Amino acid sequence: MAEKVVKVGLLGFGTVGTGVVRIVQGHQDDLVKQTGLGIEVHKILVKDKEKSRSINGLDNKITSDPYDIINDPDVDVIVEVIGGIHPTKEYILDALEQGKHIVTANKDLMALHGAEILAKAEEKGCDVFYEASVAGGIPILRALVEGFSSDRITKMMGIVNGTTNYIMTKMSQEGADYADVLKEAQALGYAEADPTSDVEGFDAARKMAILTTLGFRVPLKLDEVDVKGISSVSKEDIAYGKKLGYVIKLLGLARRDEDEVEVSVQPTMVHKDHPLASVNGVFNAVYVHGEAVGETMFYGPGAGELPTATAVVSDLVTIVKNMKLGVNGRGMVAPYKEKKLKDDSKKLSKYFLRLIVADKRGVLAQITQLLANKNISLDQVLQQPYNGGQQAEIIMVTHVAAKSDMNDVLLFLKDMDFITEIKSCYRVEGGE
Ligand SMILES: NC(=O)C1=CN([C@@H]2O[C@H](COP(=O)(O)OP(=O)(O)OC[C@H]3O[C@@H](n4cnc5c(N)ncnc54)[C@H](OP(=O)(O)O)[C@@H]3O)[C@@H](O)[C@H]2O)C=CC1
Ligand SMILES: N[C@@H](CC=O)C(=O)O
Ligand code: NA
Repeated sequence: MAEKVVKVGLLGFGTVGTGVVRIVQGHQDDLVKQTGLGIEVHKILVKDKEKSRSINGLDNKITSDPYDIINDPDVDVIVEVIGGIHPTKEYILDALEQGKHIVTANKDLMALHGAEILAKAEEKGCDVFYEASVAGGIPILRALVEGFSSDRITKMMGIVNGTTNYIMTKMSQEGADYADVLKEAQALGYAEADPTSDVEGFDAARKMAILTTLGFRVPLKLDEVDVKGISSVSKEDIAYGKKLGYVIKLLGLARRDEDEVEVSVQPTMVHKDHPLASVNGVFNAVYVHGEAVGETMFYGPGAGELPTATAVVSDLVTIVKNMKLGVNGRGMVAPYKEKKLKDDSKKLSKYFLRLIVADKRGVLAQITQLLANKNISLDQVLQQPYNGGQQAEIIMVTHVAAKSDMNDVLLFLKDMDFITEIKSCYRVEGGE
């Protein structure tokens, strides 16, 4: 029997909220053994009280008045699983004002307003944990903050959006078009009716902003992440990538060199031998390189009722353990490193380039000369007839180049009369 019961105010009873109730109820014995305290979902906030719920017997706990929970002196911890910025931000700040600890799964809120929320928590001596906000059930934030606290992380790469990874995987495995796979993903409920946030990379950017702030301990802002989505990735890019040994993934990259950082989300050619290349379907993975530890990778479900709820309830357990020890509000480390962002001349990577050119003598030589002028050399080249042989399609993978140099080359190429079209240009990872 637990000596005391910690009372939770659950804001939101949708996919994740339902999972939280199931885990708190179903794993109660284990939770008590680990914390010495019981955990009870005391009240639940919903928007529509009339909606039927998949868990019965909780009607007396359900309310549609947030302040019935936020102002309840019996509630120790607020679990926010509503989503969005407003009114959740106000609910969380008001709950902190009342001295309540917070667990949230809300990446939008934490990526945009995390600093303000954490500052308020520090002022009030409260805990705020948000493990579910990045890569759902994978305990990656805990790994960065605790597991790697003794190391200096130099690089993180994440497949942190399940919807786009599903689309890229299907396009790659079936040679299908982007638009057809997107429709199928929507029918299966993986992609939303308005898929913009996922397919244009904004969801992944929010997660990379959170990973960077925690992993590099720098106060990164969301608009400092370079973002490009997958809507322009063609099945031809995927097929040529495959021929040269690569798969395309929507990849988040956070890299630190000599205390300067770069953070981006973009479709990237990942070499087939890199561990991230085999992360398929809706699965997520985060690759972390530390100066001391070397290479590590975390893999698992990035969403879903129970996987996401495990992350939420584990945060809850941490708060309950802190309550028992009387150390709430002391476990968080605010970003303490100065942020220096790299300019494009320091962003280094290999590139994949696909061009349609006039099929004339000397064209390839002129292209390689343009690249050489910017110190860019080639790793692989493939040439195919295009448009019945009237033109040629040239696909190349460069050696490592600066982003500024590659941008200059693209500008030069645009002006060349022998270039019909620059079809695509992608960053390349792995295959060294
Ligand atoms: N679903 C997933 O797999 C994952 C979700 N997350 C994050 O978890 C959070 C919740 O997601 P999810 O469970 O999928 O969302 P759902 O849409 O399934 O559930 C949202 C819940 O919030 C309630 N709600 C919505 N607006 C209000 C409001 N203004 N006032 C009171 N209650 C409100 C809804 O009430 P009602 O039931 O009455 O409509 C519903 O119960 C989001 O931040 C999301 O990004 C993170 C990782 C994975
Ligand atoms: N839309 C997200 C869900 C979790 O955050 C995804 O596709 O990964
Ligand atoms: Na997580």
